[in-house]
Amino acid sequence: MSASIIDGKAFAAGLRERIGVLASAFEAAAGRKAGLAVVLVGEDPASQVYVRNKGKQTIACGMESFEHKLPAETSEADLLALVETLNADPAVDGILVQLPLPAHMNEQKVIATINPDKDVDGFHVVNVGRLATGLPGFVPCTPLGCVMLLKDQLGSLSGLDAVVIGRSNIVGKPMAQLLIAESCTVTVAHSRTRDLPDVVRRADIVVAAVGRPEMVKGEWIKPGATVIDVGINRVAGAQEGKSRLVGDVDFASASTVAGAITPVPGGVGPMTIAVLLRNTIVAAHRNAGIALDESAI
Ligand SMILES: NC(=O)C1=CN([C@@H]2O[C@H](COP(=O)(O)OP(=O)(O)OC[C@H]3O[C@@H](n4cnc5c(N)ncnc54)[C@H](OP(=O)(O)O)[C@@H]3O)[C@@H](O)[C@H]2O)C=CC1
Ligand SMILES: Nc1nc(=O)c2c([nH]1)NC[C@@H]1CN(c3ccc(C(=O)N[C@@H](CCC(=O)O)C(=O)O)cc3)C=[N+]21
Ligand SMILES: [Mg+2]
Repeated sequence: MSASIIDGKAFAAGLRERIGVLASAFEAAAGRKAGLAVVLVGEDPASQVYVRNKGKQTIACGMESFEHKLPAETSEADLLALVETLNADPAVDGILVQLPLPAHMNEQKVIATINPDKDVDGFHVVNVGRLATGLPGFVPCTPLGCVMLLKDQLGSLSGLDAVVIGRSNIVGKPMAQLLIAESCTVTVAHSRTRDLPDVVRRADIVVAAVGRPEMVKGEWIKPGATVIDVGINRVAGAQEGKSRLVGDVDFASASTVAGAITPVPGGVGPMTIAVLLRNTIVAAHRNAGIALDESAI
């Protein structure tokens, strides 16, 4: 048996197409473009690549991109002041502060300073609480992108057994909340889970968000299950000095057992950025008081 490959890259391109249409309609109605501000502190090369890609795709969708690059030595007070400026700027609909931040900064404090109605990452406790209670807010981009792929692949998720491996605030926990809202029976596994292979074997849906290259093996997967690989791990490539990206799932073995599986790259990663743009166009409409059928995006 061989799994179907879930093409996140193509799905994300289609999503950006729809966002582009909404962005030009927004510009016509509001008399300005929707705007996304991205703040990067420090010179981490991987983060610089992500931020550059976000900026390019924001502009390609017909929105305005405001990039703020601050040196690693920036004080926390200066970063908080920048966030306050962006909160007050009517041209800015969405604010993303790239994580991780340098060690001398308190990430929770920085996130808490973002206006929840501009928090397109969905990391502010107000948005975490809204998600947990079923109120409208902003949902973290990576888990929302995973649910979009799952519903596209499976239709209704109701009653399915789902296992989420990982319990971080940015992926695992919001992923579990979204699957509960889709009426899955959800198990959350983590580093203290006993007999992870046995837990995974029960699942119709496996979401791996661990940060350990190729940890989840094909023998752990229930035949026909849908596997969503969130992991982004850079490992040494076959050629010396070259690196390649792998997920948290051992794709070679899992793809012989699963019914469907996301690849890395080209699976969840492109969805994360497309959903960020989706959240930004939603924020723009809400903040400008312009109606939008959010369920159609
Ligand atoms: N595609 C995308 O757009 C994105 C990809 N990522 C990627 O997703 C992965 C997860 O990211 P993130 O959630 O931030 O990572 P964190 O490091 O914050 O969380 C990892 C989670 O995995 C658990 N874990 C670690 N080791 C094991 C193990 N041996 N068995 C079971 N569980 C384990 C940890 O458990 P415990 O809580 O007990 O420590 C923790 O809950 C990373 O590869 C990251 O690069 C992240 C964001 C976006
Ligand atoms: N405030 C904040 N919000 C985030 O959403 C956020 C963050 N900080 N910090 C870092 C993580 C990671 N992340 C990714 C985004 C896109 C890809 C992506 O596009 N991946 C491509 C490959 C990219 C490559 O080749 O390097 C793919 O999987 O096909 C991956 C990972 C967002 N994050
Ligand atoms: Mg983390």
